[in-house]
Amino acid sequence: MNEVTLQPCTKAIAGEITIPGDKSISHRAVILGSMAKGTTRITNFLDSEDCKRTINAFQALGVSIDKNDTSILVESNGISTFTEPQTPLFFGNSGTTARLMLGVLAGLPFFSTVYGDPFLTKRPMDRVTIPLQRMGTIFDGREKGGYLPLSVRGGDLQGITYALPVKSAQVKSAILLAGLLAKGETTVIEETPTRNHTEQMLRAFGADITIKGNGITITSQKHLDATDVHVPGDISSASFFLVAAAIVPGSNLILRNVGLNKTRTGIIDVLKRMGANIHIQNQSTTSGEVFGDIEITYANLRSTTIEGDVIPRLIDEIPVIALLATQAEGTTIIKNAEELRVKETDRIAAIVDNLSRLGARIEATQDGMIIQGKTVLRGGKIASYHDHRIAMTNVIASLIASEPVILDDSSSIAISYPKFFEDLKLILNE
Ligand SMILES: O=C(O)C1=C[C@@H](OP(=O)(O)O)[C@@H](O)[C@H](O)C1
Ligand SMILES: C=C(OP(=O)(O)O)C(=O)O
Repeated sequence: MNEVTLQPCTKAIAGEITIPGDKSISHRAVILGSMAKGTTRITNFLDSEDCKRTINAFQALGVSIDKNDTSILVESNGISTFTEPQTPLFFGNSGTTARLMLGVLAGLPFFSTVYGDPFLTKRPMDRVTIPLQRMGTIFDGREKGGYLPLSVRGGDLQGITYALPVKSAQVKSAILLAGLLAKGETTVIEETPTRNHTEQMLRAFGADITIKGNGITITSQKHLDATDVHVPGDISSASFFLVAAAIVPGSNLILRNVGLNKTRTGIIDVLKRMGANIHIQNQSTTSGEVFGDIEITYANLRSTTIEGDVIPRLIDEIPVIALLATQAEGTTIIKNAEELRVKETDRIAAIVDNLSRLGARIEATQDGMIIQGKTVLRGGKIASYHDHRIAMTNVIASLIASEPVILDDSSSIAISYPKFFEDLKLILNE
């Protein structure tokens, strides 16, 4: 446990931060780099606990991966040279590693066992094991293979057509990765678009992938071509500082190198709708991913309703958006976000608990929250629930609290943003 006492900030937030690499894209770069034949150099990789789990998993399959801070060198002879893992694969706290790796393991002619930390062990895996079983993989585990730990007997897959029952990029990605290794074609149908980094990167590595309406089709292919990947900054990490600047009076902040893929920019749309003063500059593209600088200046905020198709475009930002809503005039309603209940913790319960302890007027609904603003937040003891996004939201809340805030444990922050406190210090000007 790493308890921290957080002091309210006394000055406006000002300056600039270069945001570290995107977590989703970092995972995928290691996965596809390992599956491709040749050398893949990854730059601006997110050097965080979750992304290291994905590296470790491929090392256990015999791939050579060298990490030097944020630079990664993957040297692989391709999928056909992977070897059966001799010991269980540990996925730590990382849902993305678990779901995407299950898609890869499903297509390999091996026996493997996989497990996670106590938080990942509670998260549903049947959303991937059900379609992968239909493709031909044999899983075993608690509740018919619904939860980690799991055993996997992969190989000999048949392509399927599968309509996603949950709005999940992890499920879509697991099926597409298995589809690459299956006979024939595999089509995933998604009613609501979710982050499309897997599709973009599969294309960059030479996979045969086509998108027609809401159907994504991949054709069996045993060889991918290695290619270099530069990872843009993570908009989910940037969102903590976007909200900090939006709620601390007088602030002005520039966030550099932030990924601006349309499937991820829901937070920018919501901030604009709520009246934030936000501008995008210096846009360019890397490995099919748009990125640029975001400038935000403090302005008075108004409430909004957040629901429907925007939800997957900001799912990981909802904890910090709830904090934002406590500083907006009126009633903010968040709906259709039931997926928050099966993240690292039940994020709806965790947010409502913490913000209520600080005096916010917030209530939980089955699929979201209702927040009345604007409220002055007080100090007090709040909890991380060992969830990095909850912990970082708490730190940002402490900036505007009237007295110090005590956070029970900040260690989970290393899951996605090990340099969070260093970057925060750069803009506090205390
Ligand atoms: O594919 C990904 O990289 C992710 C997808 C989302 O999860 P779901 O697929 O469960 O919605 C997101 O919450 C997670 O942080 C990362
Ligand atoms: C939900 C998250 O990640 P994962 O599902 O990979 O654990 C997250 O980073 O907020």
